[in-house]
Amino acid sequence: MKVTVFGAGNMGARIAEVFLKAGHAVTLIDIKEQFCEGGKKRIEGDLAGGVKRGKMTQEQMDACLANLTLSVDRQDAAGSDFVMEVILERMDLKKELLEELDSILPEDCIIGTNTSALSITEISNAVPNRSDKVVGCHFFNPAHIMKLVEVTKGLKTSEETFKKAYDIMASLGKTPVQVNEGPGFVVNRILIPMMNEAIGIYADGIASPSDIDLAMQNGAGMKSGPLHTADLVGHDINLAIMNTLFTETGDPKYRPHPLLKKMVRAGYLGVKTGKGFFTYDGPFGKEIPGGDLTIK
Ligand SMILES: NC(=O)c1ccc[n+]([C@@H]2O[C@H](COP(=O)([O-])OP(=O)(O)OC[C@H]3O[C@@H](n4cnc5c(N)ncnc54)[C@H](O)[C@@H]3O)[C@@H](O)[C@H]2O)c1
Repeated sequence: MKVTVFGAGNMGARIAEVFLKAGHAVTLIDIKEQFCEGGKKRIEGDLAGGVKRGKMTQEQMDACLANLTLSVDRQDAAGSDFVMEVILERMDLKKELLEELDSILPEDCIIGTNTSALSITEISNAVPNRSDKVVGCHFFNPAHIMKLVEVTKGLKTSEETFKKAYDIMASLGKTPVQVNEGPGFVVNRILIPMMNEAIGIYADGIASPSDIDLAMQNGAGMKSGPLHTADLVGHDINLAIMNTLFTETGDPKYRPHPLLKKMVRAGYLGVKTGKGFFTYDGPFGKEIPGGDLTIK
């Protein structure tokens, strides 16, 4: 299958990696060459780690990389069987991309979107003649490790498209779940407001980021605490999701915490910028022990 992934960032690179490992040819498209290269570096790092741990051979790694094409030209999506849209969590950008893809992609190409919380139906309106081919395929972070994919039907998604996407996700070794469209789908409607609450607990001076996470890990059985998970997701994404939950439902319980907004304005986006509620050894670096956020 020819797969094209749009967006070589945090999620897109790892989603490309998942398809490569399953033997598909992947074209990874971003807006700048350096972003494409950054994505490729992360894929190479993961694969090399796999070889080191004996999970794959050097030949298998080489075969994956030989199947990867980088591009900054949308036309290179021509001939795709499956497209994954993994660009920024902004409706305007996602719609603009799909509008252009309409004249590039073959008629039967399925368009999966990795949106965290936006309406699949609204995204599909960008391609009115093939809105039945648009489906949510919501991978989780880090996408090469996390098993879940929420396969989400918009109001116009056909049963055939849904079933194909569901089967493709299962063939990648993922655990797909069937979801009907709703803001935040299943996981993010529960998870992101929980992180927002953890931010409020920190902002109220009740506990440090480390202690909040330790409490939730040891008292609520979480593998990764809410603030560390929030750093991993990226605070720009967390804020976009809270905004979507708030505006879609009108329910004040989804109000984004002011500290979350401040973090985004400061560029403290978490692991991807090297600073969030914890500090990291540079962008995408290792956590620096004792590096809790100390400002409010
Ligand atoms: N971060 C998470 O934990 C997470 C989890 C699940 C889903 N998502 C969703 O995945 C999507 C991407 O999130 P991310 O965390 O990878 O963001 P990111 O900021 O790390 O990466 C986004 C990439 O998209 C590129 N981009 C922007 N416009 C583009 C365009 N028109 N064409 C091609 N590339 C373009 C950017 O240059 C950037 O490299 C969002 O919709 C987000 O909500 C994120």
